[in-house]
Amino acid sequence: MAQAAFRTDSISRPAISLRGVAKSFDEGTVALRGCDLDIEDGDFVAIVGASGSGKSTLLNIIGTLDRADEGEYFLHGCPVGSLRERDLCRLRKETFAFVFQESHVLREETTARNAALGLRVQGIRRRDRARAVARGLARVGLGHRWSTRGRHLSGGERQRLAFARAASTSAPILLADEPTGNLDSRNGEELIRQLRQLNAEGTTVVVVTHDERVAAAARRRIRIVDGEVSEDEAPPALMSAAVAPASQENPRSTRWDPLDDISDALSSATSRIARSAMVVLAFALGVAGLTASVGLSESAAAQVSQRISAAALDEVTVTAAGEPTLEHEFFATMDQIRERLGRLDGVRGTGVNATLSSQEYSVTVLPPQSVPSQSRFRGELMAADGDWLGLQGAEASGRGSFAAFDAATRQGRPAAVIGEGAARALGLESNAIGQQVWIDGRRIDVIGGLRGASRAPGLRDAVVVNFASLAGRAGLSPVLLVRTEDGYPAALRSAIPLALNPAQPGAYTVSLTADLRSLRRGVSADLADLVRVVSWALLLFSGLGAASAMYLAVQSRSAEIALRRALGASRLSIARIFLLEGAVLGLGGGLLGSALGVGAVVVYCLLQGWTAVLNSELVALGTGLGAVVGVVAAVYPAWAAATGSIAERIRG
Ligand SMILES: Nc1ncnc2c1ncn2[C@@H]1O[C@H](COP(=O)(O)OP(=O)(O)OP(=O)(O)O)[C@@H](O)[C@H]1O
Repeated sequence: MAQAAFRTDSISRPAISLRGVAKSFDEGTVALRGCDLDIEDGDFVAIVGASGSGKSTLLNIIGTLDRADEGEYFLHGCPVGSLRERDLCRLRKETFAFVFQESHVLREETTARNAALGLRVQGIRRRDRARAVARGLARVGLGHRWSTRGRHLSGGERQRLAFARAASTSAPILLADEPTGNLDSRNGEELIRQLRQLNAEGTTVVVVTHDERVAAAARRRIRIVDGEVSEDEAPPALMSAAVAPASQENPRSTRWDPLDDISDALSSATSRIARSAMVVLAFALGVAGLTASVGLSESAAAQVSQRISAAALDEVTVTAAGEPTLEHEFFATMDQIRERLGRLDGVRGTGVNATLSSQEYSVTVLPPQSVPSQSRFRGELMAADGDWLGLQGAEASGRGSFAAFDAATRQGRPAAVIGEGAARALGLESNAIGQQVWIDGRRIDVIGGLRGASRAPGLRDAVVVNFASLAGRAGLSPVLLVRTEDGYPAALRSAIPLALNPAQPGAYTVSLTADLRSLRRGVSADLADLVRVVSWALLLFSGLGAASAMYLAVQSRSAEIALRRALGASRLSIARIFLLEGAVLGLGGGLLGSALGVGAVVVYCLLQGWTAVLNSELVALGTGLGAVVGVVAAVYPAWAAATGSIAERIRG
């Protein structure tokens, strides 16, 4: 379709020509039943008629906001019915301007931005736009209110602004639906004056109205009865006052300006601050979860790796193979075993421990029989000797010592040392000397606290008892730790069983910590998978939350979307606004989420005494991911905004 076909200076007449136009709605309502109508360029037509007679439907069809079911519509001789959506957009943009009963002024935008909306849709360059807006606002007496937000204008001012918005586009045909419907008589008269002036300047004006004053101002009155034109009269007095159509002043150059889209998206995001904050927060939580879990799992993996690598060099553990009887014997002959191992080349020291379950053993601060309702210790509980604690790099705090701990064992006296964290959990002093705990009703003297343990940081939160505390308890699974010279573990693995019992080497299991490395790899891979799934699920849910918030926003902006479409915005440009808004909010959420996630990793690692592993790509990834999820979340809302009937949206 050639652009020239839409121009008013085309010699095709009349400007608007309808033949047998009919329109019904889904519920079976027949709004128009075969309208015939011609409107000339430069005319001023009032369409009047009873409520429900089909006036607005007729105007919507003329303005291409709706399509006729039957009949033909020609604009300067060009058949409109066969135009594609893209051509219709251009037609709306270049040929029509609209004023509705509701002003549809954007409440959070300034008067100047509101007035420029049609010009932005037309792609008028900023320079020309500013001039046209200034002229348009001055014309309706709002020149001094250019920076006032829409919501602060009175009803009459908003309608004047809507008129300025329409007039600024210099469209050759102005369509107005009940423009004075919400105005008092003074504002109504002012609007009529503006309509007449615009018409006097050459604009064709078609106005649907119940207002006698508007009808009287028009040069022609068309009455619609039950969807048909019943009267078409041109009062002679008014006819004689007709002015010749003036040529439209429209020397402005047009161009799509991406900055307009960005400023629309930003302005929409910042004008609904509470909703935007919720959406940003939703994205931020998803991204923070992902960033924190990736950062933490990497930091934890690095930490474990570090420990295992250190241990792999100089550590083996010996346990009894399998049956409890062997375990019992292993424990009973522990001194002999340790002595034999001590003679082996490369062995620097040995120590024994056994992990106990704090579920199985009741650890309390007061005698359980006297205070049955007191809470039990739920942290780590183990039996060990002082050598084992020393080999782990633990230090005794207060006046306690591991020698005293072992001396108590030799004397058959129950004794405990307590990690700082465990002491806190139990409500004891941190060195806890002179206090006691009760294990399964047996009183255990606390002979000291435990501070640090480079190879077993978990000891900070553990209660460690000597083996005398467990005398008579069956079912212990002792583990003998052998500290070696660097590089000896592999050789000792085969030497130890033979040294302990050449006749039955299979009675012992010797493990290298290096074996744990592959185990760790497996476990951390599983863990990383789990963390990844949970994090992505979190991100998905936050995206869904944000998408529903954006969808609701589309619903609440229905009239604004319709207005933009009526001004000629294409579906793509409407979708672009929402996609961009999604990207802006997602980017904000991504930045905030990355910062929160990184902060969480740093704080957690500090508390744990770990080195935080923070990949600089993590922040970039989190931010980028936020933007991508923002765009994805906006796809459906954008599609919903871009499609749908304009007339329906205007009707509300
Ligand atoms: N989208 C729609 N769906 C269903 N019915 C509709 C729709 N739009 C209009 N109608 C019906 O079509 C008929 C004509 O409506 P229209 O709005 O054109 O009348 P009108 O003359 O402008 O009325 P009013 O003066 O009260 O605004 C009415 O019966 C109306 O209910």
